[in-house]
Amino acid sequence: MRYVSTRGTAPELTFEEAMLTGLARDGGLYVPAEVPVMAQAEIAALAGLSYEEVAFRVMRPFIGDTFTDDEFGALIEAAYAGFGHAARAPLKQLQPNHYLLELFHGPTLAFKDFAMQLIGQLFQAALKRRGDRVTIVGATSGDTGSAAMEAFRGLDNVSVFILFPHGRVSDVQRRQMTTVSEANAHALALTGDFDDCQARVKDMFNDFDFRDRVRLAGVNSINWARVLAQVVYYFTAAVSLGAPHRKVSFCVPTGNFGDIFAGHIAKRMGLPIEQLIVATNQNDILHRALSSGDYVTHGVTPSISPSMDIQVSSNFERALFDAYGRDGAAVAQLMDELKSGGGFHISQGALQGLRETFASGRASEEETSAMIQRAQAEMGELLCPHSAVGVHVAQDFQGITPLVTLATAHPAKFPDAVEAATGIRPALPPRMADLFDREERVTRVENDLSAIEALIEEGVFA
Ligand SMILES: Cc1ncc(COP(=O)(O)O)c(C=O)c1O
Ligand SMILES: N[C@@H](CCOP(=O)(O)O)C(=O)O
Repeated sequence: MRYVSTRGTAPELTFEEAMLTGLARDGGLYVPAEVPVMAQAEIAALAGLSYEEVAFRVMRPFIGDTFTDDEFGALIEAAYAGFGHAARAPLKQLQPNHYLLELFHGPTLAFKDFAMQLIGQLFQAALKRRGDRVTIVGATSGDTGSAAMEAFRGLDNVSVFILFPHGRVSDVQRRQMTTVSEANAHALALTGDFDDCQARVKDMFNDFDFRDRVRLAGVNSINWARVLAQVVYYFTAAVSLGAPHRKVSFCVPTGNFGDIFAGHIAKRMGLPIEQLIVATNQNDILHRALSSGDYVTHGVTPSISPSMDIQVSSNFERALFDAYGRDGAAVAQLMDELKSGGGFHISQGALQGLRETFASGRASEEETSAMIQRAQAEMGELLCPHSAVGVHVAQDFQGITPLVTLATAHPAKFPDAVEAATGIRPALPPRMADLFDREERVTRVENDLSAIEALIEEGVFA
């Protein structure tokens, strides 16, 4: 299996190389040269298997000879052993024909754990074999950072630096990052928003001298392995609702477009997905782009679903690559326009292609809050604000096809928003009960590439 860049000029890589590389050297994102297709019978045979067994069968064709079957199976088992639910990603009925896929039973209580726990295992195994070490730099609006620090803390062949927007993550999210005590894990609070954090991470990848000196690696969803791990729960959910004999739709709270892009890959692999619905908060660039064809950034407005406060949606580039017939030059031009002018126009043909797979909707702050309240009162479900965005948007898409909304985080990560809507303050699980007693360790940084790079080098070579 080979991986190619969405901008068409970086060298093709193996799975292992793409995983350890992160951003392609032409600024693009790696995607498989071809998406393997599963036969109907193979999909049907997933019914009744454990999450780990499904994960093995779905991901195996993508990893080439990076790991033997035994190694890969053992790494998957280790990745999900710490999850707090036997099903890993349980499905719950919310309304007639509308289901909630609970993705918050991992160690940091958000869907990011599904990929991060696995790539923590994959990185360790690959680095050990190569006798190598890397510096992981990540950007977070709250959940990726805590999941990455949890997955990589204490490893002696990895240093991890996470940039988060100062004052724009929940207290629980911040503390999940700043109370990690292991010396290889560093939380950096940047003056700016998530887009600034993500832009600086991409700048570091495009500074080849720095990149090579520190042996930079990425664990944001620019890393293909992140997306791949998230494909699995589309299969477990759809198969338990009758796929491949029955179509299923998914409504996905969306920011950086990684989670829903994983759904797109599942569909290309042969899973009968009718609709993939992009659910945005008031930072609705993706909903506007899919509605009008104009992808135009307006600046981020902080919301009660802070993890989705994103305007430059990294993985949309992967969807554009497919919509433009895998024309890397066309994608590179759109990304140049985005960088220099703050937006681009999607051609009619590409827009039509995107709309064949993706529908969209948005939830305002009031609608999100009202949905949290209504879900608790009428459905007995305490939703996190991101999941509430999804459930709100899903109300317009219910029909004869079963619809699954992804519940992307535990409500206790966002207790203020949940309490304001319902009067109920959700409690953290007992293993995190002392989170607010732990000592915080955080470095404040300005939005300045050279200063951030200097700080990281100091940390790596200290
Ligand atoms: C809780 C939560 N929900 C939804 C999202 C959006 O997911 P994605 O960025 O993959 O679109 C995020 C951030 O990624 C998140 O942390
Ligand atoms: N919402 C994310 C933003 C980063 O997304 P990623 O999937 O590219 O890592 C977060 O919680 O950090």
